[in-house]
Amino acid sequence: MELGWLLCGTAVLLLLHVLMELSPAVNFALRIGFYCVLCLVSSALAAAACLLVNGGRTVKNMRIIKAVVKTFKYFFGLRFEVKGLENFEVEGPAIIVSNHQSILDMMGLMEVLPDNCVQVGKKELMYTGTVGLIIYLGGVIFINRKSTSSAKMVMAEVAKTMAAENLKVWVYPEGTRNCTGDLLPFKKGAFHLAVQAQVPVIPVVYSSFTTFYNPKTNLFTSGKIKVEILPPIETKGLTSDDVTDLTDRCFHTMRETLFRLSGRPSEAKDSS
Ligand SMILES: CCCCCCCC/C=C\CCCCCCCC(=O)SCCNC(=O)CCNC(=O)[C@H](O)C(C)(C)COP(=O)(O)OP(=O)(O)OC[C@H]1O[C@@H](n2cnc3c(N)ncnc32)[C@H](O)[C@@H]1OP(=O)(O)O
Ligand SMILES: CCCCCCCC/C=C\CCCCCCCC(=O)OC[C@@H](O)COP(=O)(O)O
Repeated sequence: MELGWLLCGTAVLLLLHVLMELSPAVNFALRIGFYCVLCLVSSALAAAACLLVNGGRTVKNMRIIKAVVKTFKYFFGLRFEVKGLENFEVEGPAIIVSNHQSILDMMGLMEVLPDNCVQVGKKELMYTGTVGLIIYLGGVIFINRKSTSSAKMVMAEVAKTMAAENLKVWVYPEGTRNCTGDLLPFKKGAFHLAVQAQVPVIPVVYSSFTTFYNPKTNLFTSGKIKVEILPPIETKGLTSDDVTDLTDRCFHTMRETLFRLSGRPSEAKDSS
């Protein structure tokens, strides 16, 4: 009986292996599927740990989430080369902004996440089962992207509580995933938040995934990701009139860094 199951299991694994070798689409789907299952299962386990250790929704849970997610890279053959971690060592709260290429970014995020830092996420993420639960427990700030006024209200509230709770807030200013090797124009929410709270903006740039990950061509192999945490941009004394300039400045610094880290020719810098 057991031998039957063993043979059956081996046959299924062999079949999957052959299919993966033959078809990039199957390979890609299985690897992403595995990532999702890994997230769902680890979230369930981590949620139990968070509830036992910290009792509910708190940024302290991010330490547990970070420890778990930091192991994921080994399953996918991903390596991170991190520079500039000392730039996170500002006194007090800050806004961190970074480029967002894929759901795989959760690994890059947790690779460098400083203490006392929560992310801004779309509210739809609450409905992703155990992943939604762990994101909720970690203290993520949920916004409705379809309603600027309600998103603005949530973020204005965050501006008020950041100082009291000594919180860093991580925002993806492109507002959505983008895996083209370039940046989308930045939304302004993160920069309004920084000016309202009078806290520095710390840009974080991940090199382009395009050499090892491309959903359009079903590419997903092992690879190296360079991460650079840039020096903080001060906002003391800036007002809402300065937000557009601040946004542009940050965008250009991050775009140049992205191209440099990705080895992209510099003439591309002038294309926007
Ligand atoms: C243990 C195992 C676990 C495994 C699983 C792993 C779990 C890991 C755990 C935990 C990590 C969780 C990680 C979650 C990650 C989630 C990622 C996402 O979901 S990314 C999408 C959502 N995020 C955003 O969208 C933010 C960026 N967006 C913005 O900041 C926007 O600005 C927003 C939403 C606030 C408004 O969107 P608009 O589309 O209307 O954009 P605009 O053009 O910027 O604003 C329109 C006008 O409103 C003004 N405005 C914007 N914000 C303002 C403000 N706060 N105050 C005043 N005016 C404001 C602007 O200045 C603009 O006006 P004028 O064009 O300049 O005249
Ligand atoms: C009971 C319901 C079950 C639902 C199952 C859903 C399965 C989801 C399982 C694993 C997903 C792991 C992803 C980790 C979190 C990813 C965060 C993220 O990258 O969100 C995307 C968001 O930034 C931008 O959204 P769009 O690019 O605008 O779209």
